[in-house]
Amino acid sequence: MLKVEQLNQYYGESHTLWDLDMHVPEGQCTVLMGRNGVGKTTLLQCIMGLIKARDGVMQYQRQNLLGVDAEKRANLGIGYVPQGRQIFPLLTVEENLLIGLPARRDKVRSIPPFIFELFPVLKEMLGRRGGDLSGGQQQQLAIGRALVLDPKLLILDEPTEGIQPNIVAEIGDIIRKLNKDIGLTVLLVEQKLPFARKVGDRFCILDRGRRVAEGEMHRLDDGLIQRYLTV
Ligand SMILES: Nc1ncnc2c1ncn2[C@@H]1O[C@H](COP(=O)(O)OP(=O)(O)OP(=O)(O)O)[C@@H](O)[C@H]1O
Repeated sequence: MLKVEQLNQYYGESHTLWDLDMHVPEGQCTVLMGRNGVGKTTLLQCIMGLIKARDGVMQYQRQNLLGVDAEKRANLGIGYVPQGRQIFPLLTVEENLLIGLPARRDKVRSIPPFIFELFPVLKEMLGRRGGDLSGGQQQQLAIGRALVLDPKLLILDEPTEGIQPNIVAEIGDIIRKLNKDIGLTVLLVEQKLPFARKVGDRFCILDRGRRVAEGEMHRLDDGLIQRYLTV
């Protein structure tokens, strides 16, 4: 569904992603892993068009993404839940959910009810300001806001960062449900190994801006973990 090949990215003179290849197969959940600062967020931001890649190939459903600007990528069916959630703290839960709707091509202009089935807490808190929600509730809102656009590919950057363990398990269940029951293809950055194993079908590991391993989750062995993931 998404194919990245020979991608190079620079921050100024600093070469950050090096000849990077990654494959996200349709219907599967791929977990992007690696230590802090290896380039995971940079790669996601390149995919979303938020920062520019210098060269390489990025194809989504066989369409070249490099010439498509950031807003249009959402229209193509790519949903993004950024690191740190980035909800609007002064807007209500409802306003946060409504904000992306005008971008929908199918002219749906109300919040799809399945969002409240997935996240009942959002329905209870529709009138609350985003900034007054707990971290876990804000994460649910951030995922809900991405789902409002009816994506086919959902990209999440560390959805469990700074969230209580019981809510982490809930977020894991929701990601699995979105992937296995609703059929969304998922790409997520995750540092927590048990979580990655629980939700992921495949892994892709980065180290210093390069892809160093990729495969089915059951092939993520102690050698790879020691070499590329433990701190
Ligand atoms: N806006 C920026 N300008 C310059 N350098 C940057 C910028 N953003 C990130 N970097 C650098 O690029 C490298 C990759 O950062 P990136 O945030 O993509 O890594 P990451 O794997 O997502 O890390 P983390 O797990 O800590 O979020 C790091 O060395 C970082 O310092």
